[in-house]
Amino acid sequence: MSEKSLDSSKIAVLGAGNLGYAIAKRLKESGYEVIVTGRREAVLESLKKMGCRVTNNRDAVSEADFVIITVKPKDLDSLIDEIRDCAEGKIIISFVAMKKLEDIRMNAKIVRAMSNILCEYGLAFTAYYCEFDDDEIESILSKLGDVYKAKDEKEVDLMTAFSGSAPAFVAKIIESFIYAGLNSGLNAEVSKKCALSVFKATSEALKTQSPEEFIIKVTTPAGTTIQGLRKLMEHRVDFAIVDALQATARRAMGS
Ligand SMILES: NC(=O)C1=CN([C@@H]2O[C@H](COP(=O)(O)OP(=O)(O)OC[C@H]3O[C@@H](n4cnc5c(N)ncnc54)[C@H](OP(=O)(O)O)[C@@H]3O)[C@@H](O)[C@H]2O)C=CC1
Ligand SMILES: O=C(O)[C@@H]1CCC=N1
Repeated sequence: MSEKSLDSSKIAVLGAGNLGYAIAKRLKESGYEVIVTGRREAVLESLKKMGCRVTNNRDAVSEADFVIITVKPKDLDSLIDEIRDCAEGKIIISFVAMKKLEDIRMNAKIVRAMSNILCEYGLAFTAYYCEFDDDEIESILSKLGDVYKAKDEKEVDLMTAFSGSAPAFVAKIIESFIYAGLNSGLNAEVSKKCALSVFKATSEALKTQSPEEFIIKVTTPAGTTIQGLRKLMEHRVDFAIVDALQATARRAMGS
């Protein structure tokens, strides 16, 4: 266990945009001292109001015990050049998709991590991989939601699809439920409310039973559900989902 207590750990989040904002907000709400950098005034102002300190990258890295990087892949190299000398010996947690440990060349302890935007609510699934031990890394990441220590770096790349991008796929499917409701004469508000309820409750139910078991319980022989399931099979929705995640994972692995 690190000698630092949770209260005394300072965490810097470099590049507060979509993900950085969510992580900084959640860590601040969890009791950490959070320092942020970025280029979006509205985001920085909002984090400042929550009690985060806003500064530049070099000051943030110099002051922090842990440094979280959430810039886009194209901005990583210049950020590394900027902070290289202040980052010596620090623990750096990179959430940058597609950038491997070997791409983050600094005299620091590097952690590869992948999470998703649901960390804002403490509901993300975060995978991480590093080649050293420090219990506080898992303790910090656990504030974002579920945590998984990956067996190798490849698993973190795969999680870019299965965790990082996946909320967009789920949102796309929920959007289709809303259009289906509209198509059948339900208003958008009711359709959305119903879809969110069904997705949430089904996730809960599947914690203790297999999808197959659950489907059979819902499906009356020659009833209504089988008609819909037949259409899903006809349109090969299962293949579409496997393909979508595979294509995403392939890009995450660098092809
Ligand atoms: N969005 C998501 O759901 C997820 C994202 N990720 C990863 O997180 C990273 C960030 O994604 P996302 O939050 O969507 O991206 P954003 O573009 O929303 O956020 C990154 C922010 O960093 C700023 N920035 C760029 N360079 C610097 C710098 N040198 N110093 C300070 N700030 C800088 C950008 O400025 P500017 O506005 O000028 O571009 C931008 O505001 C990516 O690498 C992505 O792969 C991982 C999982 C989920
Ligand atoms: O689309 C992307 O590349 C990033 C990584 C995972 C989610 N957003």
